Amino acid sequence: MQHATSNGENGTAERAQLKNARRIIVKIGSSSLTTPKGLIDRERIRELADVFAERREAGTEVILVSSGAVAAGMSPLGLAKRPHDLATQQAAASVGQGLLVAHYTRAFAAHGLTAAQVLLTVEDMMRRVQHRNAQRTLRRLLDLGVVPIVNENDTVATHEIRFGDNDRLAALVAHLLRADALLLLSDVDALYDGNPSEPGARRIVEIADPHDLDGIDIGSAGRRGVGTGGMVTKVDSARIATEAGVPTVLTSAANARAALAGETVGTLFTASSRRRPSTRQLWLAHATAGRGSVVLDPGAVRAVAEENASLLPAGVVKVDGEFVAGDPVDLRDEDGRLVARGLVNYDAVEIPDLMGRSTRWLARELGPEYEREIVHRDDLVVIPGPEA
Ligand SMILES: Nc1ncnc2c1ncn2[C@@H]1O[C@H](COP(=O)(O)OP(=O)(O)O)[C@@H](O)[C@H]1O
Ligand SMILES: N[C@@H](CCC(=O)OP(=O)(O)O)C(=O)O
Repeated sequence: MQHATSNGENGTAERAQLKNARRIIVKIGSSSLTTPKGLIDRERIRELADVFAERREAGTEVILVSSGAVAAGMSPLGLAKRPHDLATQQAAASVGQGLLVAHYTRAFAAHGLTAAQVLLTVEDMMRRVQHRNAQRTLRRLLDLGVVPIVNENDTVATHEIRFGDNDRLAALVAHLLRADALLLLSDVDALYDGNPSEPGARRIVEIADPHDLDGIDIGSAGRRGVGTGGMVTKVDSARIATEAGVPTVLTSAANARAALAGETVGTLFTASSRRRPSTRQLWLAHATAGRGSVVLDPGAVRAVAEENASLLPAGVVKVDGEFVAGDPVDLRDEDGRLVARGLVNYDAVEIPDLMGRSTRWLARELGPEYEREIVHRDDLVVIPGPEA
């Protein structure tokens, strides 16, 4: 295993990228903004706003992706514990989001800065027009010297189309805005090689390659049950961001100032130098799960995986699950291995009648609307096998 667990001087250049960043995304988890009782901690918001305002005043564009809406809504609704059902979470978020942004607005106003609320959904990242609109608005806000405060639009997001955690949303925003760095703030000061509350767990200073994560016990739940994804979604977020060329540091809110100064705190995930994928490809590869599967014959597997081709009905041998046109689906080979993931153009129930047929036959027999691919190559991402 190659990961560095000492406090060495690894990734010096990329740490400096945080120090010199002209545009930085900072994600703040619920665990960093709440009191031990799970209620919103206004003093903490003020302290963090002081750190970011300092950086903004030094000329860096700062975009916050802040959780905390559900936590902020608990007290007004008389909820003693974080709700588990989606409808109550959404109600709490509706009550809390305005309060959360009001706390930030006041804290930034003390430095003469204006804050803005930006609520996003999965759809906004996926669909071209929404994506462009979000990008344009965020860029304009930055031009105007405003500090955008992004959160998921919890009220309208459903189970199926939820980010469900702001870690991955922050990585997609970093990609959307071509940020120079991403800072993930939580209640733990770094990624550890095992549960950090266990004695002997060691801090990981740097992850330079996804294989450095092999053998690390990454938990999916936080210590206090206030956050949503634990370390799993933070590591996913770092993977999405670094694949998009954005170096990422994970540390605690208490270390925010030191991390922004490029000090060797937390865990640095170094950026990949490969070509930047589209936001849609990043989302398909890392931030979504297939709603069902289509099984491909060997010729179709080759065409999709090696020749960058669309998936045509002729190469499909089986369909599993219930999905509708526009859903993400897994493309698997006949042994069940995941080959690619893509946005499907048909409902699951339509596909059995199309399987094995040429597009020409389908157009002639069923009409020209059946000439379309099962998955178009622009809506598809190849998932490399474990040996790749
Ligand atoms: N390998 C690990 N290294 C560090 N923390 C871990 C690890 N596995 C699980 N965790 C837990 O993840 C928690 C942070 O996740 P979460 O509570 O979802 O935070 P947030 O609200 O900041 O998004 C930490 O409190 C820690 O207990
Ligand atoms: N959108 C929700 C937060 C969801 C979330 O990602 O929480 P966390 O794991 O604490 O970053 C809220 O504002 O409460």
